[in-house]
Amino acid sequence: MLQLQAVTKTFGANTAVHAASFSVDRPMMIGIIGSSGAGKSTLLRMMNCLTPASSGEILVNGRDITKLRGAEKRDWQSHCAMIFQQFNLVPRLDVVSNVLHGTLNRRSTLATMFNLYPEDDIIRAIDILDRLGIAEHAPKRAEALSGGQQQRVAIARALMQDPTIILADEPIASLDPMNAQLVMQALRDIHEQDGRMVIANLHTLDTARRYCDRVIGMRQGRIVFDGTPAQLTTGVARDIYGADASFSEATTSTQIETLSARPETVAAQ
Ligand SMILES: Nc1ncnc2c1ncn2[C@@H]1O[C@H](COP(=O)(O)OP(=O)(O)OP(=O)(O)O)[C@@H](O)[C@H]1O
Repeated sequence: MLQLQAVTKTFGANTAVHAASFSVDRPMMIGIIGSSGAGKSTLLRMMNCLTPASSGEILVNGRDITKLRGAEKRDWQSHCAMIFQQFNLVPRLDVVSNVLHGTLNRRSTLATMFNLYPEDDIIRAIDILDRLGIAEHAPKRAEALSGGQQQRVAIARALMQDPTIILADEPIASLDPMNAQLVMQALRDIHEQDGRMVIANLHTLDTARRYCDRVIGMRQGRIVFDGTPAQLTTGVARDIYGADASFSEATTSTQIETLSARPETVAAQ
């Protein structure tokens, strides 16, 4: 269903992503790891057409999305929702309106200007917030919520688009370990319950191992590892991060002692 063939991005003389190739034949949860500057964000942004690829193909069910323009490109972007480290919410707007922004691509300019939403969409937005365990915050301004809650609002906004793929660019990098686990579990639940594909850039190995079915490692713009969490040994991780023998996984850990059991659903929190 998703196939990257020699996807490359250059910024001037700098090759941010060099001939990245991999294919995914069923919805799964994929973690992309690598040190800062390895090309993870650029790779994700090319999949969403936020950054145009310099060369190569990104085939989705056989269609090369790097060639899309105008309405076709926007249509693909609505099927391929993006979540960012800094949430990208409208801080002064209430939570439910932020979630409803996920429907912007299919609403008229007039409806957008007057903040008019169909009742069905409002009900769906609240249902999604409920599923993520934050419906009680629906009337509050987004800026009044904690980071973990704001990221779940961003996930709710993404779900409003009913996407096939969710791309998450360092979704937990700004969160404390407890909230990081809530957000990762929410993404995992969405994958398992809805059958959506989730691809997340992650900066911690234990998170990639714990939540993902497959891990892709990038180093200096190249994919240097593509395998299961079990294959991601400390030695492999050391190669991905270009670290020496002193490399310690503890430096990339989000584990906390108090949250020993994996929460079954976010709604239970
Ligand atoms: N818009 C841009 N213009 C010029 N260079 C860029 C641009 N975006 C990224 N780069 C460069 O491309 C390379 C890869 O950056 P990218 O942000 O994709 O890495 P990353 O693995 O996501 O890093 P981080 O974990 O720090 O976000 C870096 O050398 C970066 O400086």
